Amino acid sequence: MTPPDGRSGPLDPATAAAPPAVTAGVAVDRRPHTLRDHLLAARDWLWRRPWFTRSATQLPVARWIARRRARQMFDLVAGFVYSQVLLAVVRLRVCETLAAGPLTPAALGAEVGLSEDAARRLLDATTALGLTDRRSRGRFGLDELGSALLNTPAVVPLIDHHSLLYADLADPVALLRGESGETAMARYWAYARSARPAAMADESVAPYSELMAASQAMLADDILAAFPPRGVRHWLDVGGGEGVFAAAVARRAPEARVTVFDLPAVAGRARDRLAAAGLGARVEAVGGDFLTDSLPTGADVVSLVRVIHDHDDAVALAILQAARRALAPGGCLLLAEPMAGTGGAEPIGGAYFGFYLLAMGSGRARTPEELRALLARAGFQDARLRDTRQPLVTRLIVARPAPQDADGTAAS
Ligand SMILES: C[S@@+](CC[C@H](N)C(=O)[O-])C[C@H]1O[C@@H](n2cnc3c(N)ncnc32)[C@H](O)[C@@H]1O
Repeated sequence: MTPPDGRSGPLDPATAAAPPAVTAGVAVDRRPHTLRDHLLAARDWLWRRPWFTRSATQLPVARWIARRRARQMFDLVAGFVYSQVLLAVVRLRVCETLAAGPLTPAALGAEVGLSEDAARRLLDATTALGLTDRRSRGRFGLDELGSALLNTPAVVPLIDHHSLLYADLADPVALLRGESGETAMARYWAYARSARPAAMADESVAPYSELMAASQAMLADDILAAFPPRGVRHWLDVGGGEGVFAAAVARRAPEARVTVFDLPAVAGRARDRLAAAGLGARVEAVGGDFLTDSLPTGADVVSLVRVIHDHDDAVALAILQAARRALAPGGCLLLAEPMAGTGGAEPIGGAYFGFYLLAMGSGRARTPEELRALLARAGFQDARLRDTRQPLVTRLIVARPAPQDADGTAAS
């Protein structure tokens, strides 16, 4: 059972029975403990036997499973290539160019600055990926994904900024070991590593603030459909960027006072944007650092949209505690962000956000249970999860402040 290189694998019965050992100061225990561990160990053992894989492919069901697994494996290998095809589509404005109707590779190439051969190669790739499809006379038109991309222009800058992430991921092991030095993502999301984020100038906050403002429009509708701002008197959006979400609240709740709180340079941008939207008198933008400055108090809803997942636990806890202090009696907290473990979107929380936020330098996607635990530590109770129309992109938790003892700690 021992592999030729002399290392024993977890399924080696000798290893499985071996007592726990210690490697580099860390306890190593490979033994199965639960019934599930045993079943999975048996499955792993079977799939690693060449005779089993060979005979499995003779049976129709097993053949289907084996083919599906091969495809999954190939997609893991090729995922980066697919992303780069998409980046080329965005940078060359392929969808915009095909919007008026199908084109031959030569005609598309002439429009976007590619040779006929290169355009054909790109179109073969985009067709295989569902962005374009084949039409008559050797032409290519937009397929469903291509049309979706065209109809969601806010996704385009989101896709484009991924080139920074891909550069940081060039050596994923160095990134995991913390040996990458300053990453492009950390430079982009300058607040993530800044000791004094409130001192950041406009040029440091502008790129990420514009990106957030462009993509927020897609989220605000979904969030406010799941949590309509009915009867709200004062809504405070903390870390609210350029005020796109606050503006959406103000439009739906004309009687409400709305405040957006963000770093001073971002709040300045929010003021300009709100004034341009004719909401300058209704929505106030307050600048400050939510870790060192007091938040405006007395709001009956405090929202944190795509804020908590940016931060490690200690900082996330401090933000939630500040939000709790800002709430009026009877008010509630609205936390909206993509969450780990979301059914059907597991790779997004687990793999994508895990590595995105690692490259950025802080934070992680949390499961609803982990968020509930943080909320409880911050003095909230009754935390309820609400799904949105697109739980893959964002889910909501609504929580109420727990009663506090006279000294301000949560009552037990
Ligand atoms: C990921 S963005 C989300 C923006 C907005 N809520 C949205 O969903 O579009 C996080 C926001 O938190 C703000 N932020 C980060 N650190 C902050 C701090 N210490 N004090 C106040 N705001 C901060 C950033 O400037 C940024 O606007």
